[in-house]
Amino acid sequence: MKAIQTKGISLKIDKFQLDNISLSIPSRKITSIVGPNGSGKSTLLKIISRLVTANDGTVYVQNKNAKNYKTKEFAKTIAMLPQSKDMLPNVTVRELISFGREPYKHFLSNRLNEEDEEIIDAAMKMTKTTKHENRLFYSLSGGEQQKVRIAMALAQKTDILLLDEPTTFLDIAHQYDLMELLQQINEKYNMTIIMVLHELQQAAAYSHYMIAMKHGNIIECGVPEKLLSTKFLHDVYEIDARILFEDGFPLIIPKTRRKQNDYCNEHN
Ligand SMILES: Nc1ncnc2c1ncn2[C@@H]1O[C@H](COP(=O)(O)OP(=O)(O)OP(=O)(O)O)[C@@H](O)[C@H]1O
Repeated sequence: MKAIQTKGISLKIDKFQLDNISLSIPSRKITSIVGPNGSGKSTLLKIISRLVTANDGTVYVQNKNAKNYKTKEFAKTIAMLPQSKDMLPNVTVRELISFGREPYKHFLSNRLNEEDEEIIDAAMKMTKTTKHENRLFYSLSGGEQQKVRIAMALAQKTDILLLDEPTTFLDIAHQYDLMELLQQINEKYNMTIIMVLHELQQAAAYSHYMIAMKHGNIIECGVPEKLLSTKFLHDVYEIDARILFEDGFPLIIPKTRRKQNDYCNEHN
């Protein structure tokens, strides 16, 4: 079963056009959507998660038309973490994670039951955020906040997790820490993870499948080792660069880089 399929998705926003997007995203795998700024990656993620409605086309979530899901049923199937700058609520870590249980609340009761509390505890344990549970969310560092947001999504108990640029604003150590957490979540819960990433090396290292977008179109899809090439960098990013693979990890070396001495000379 495919986690997501889109058939002929189109959306016009001012001068931007998402153009007849048809794609399949595999279940239980990690998929990265990459591409230049403004190519439509976030918009595509928002359409899949029903935050934005397309002008044309259909999104299928686990083989069912996304429009045919009831709101709670959809929230039990897909969790979406938008870019982190969009969310800084004035609540404790535990309270924030408990929002993940909203779709499971009975309409007559606003209280969390024992099972909810256990699921929240397990989400904090998985993300190693238990020690912060009584702190205010906004007082955490960027890396800690990102883990708490992932814990909230885990508490939602969905099969599919969408993330928009989860590593932005994190230093390299916290970026890898986060990618490893997502890998562990994928392996432990068989969760389908779909994320927009800018860092190609990270995307290739941690994804089973990659989708490249440009100007509102899908340019290429495939497994990272096959997708990433000099031609890919030229076609998608219009850069002239070489790619070397070391232990399956891609190293991207721009051909047009200025020599370091040029910068030194400018300052002398
Ligand atoms: N609500 C909106 N109003 C006007 N233009 C919009 C709106 N939402 C998106 N756009 C435009 O649509 C285009 C695609 O935006 P989108 O955020 O999907 O790109 P992206 O590939 O995720 O970019 P980035 O990598 O910079 O985050 C951009 O040109 C953006 O300015």
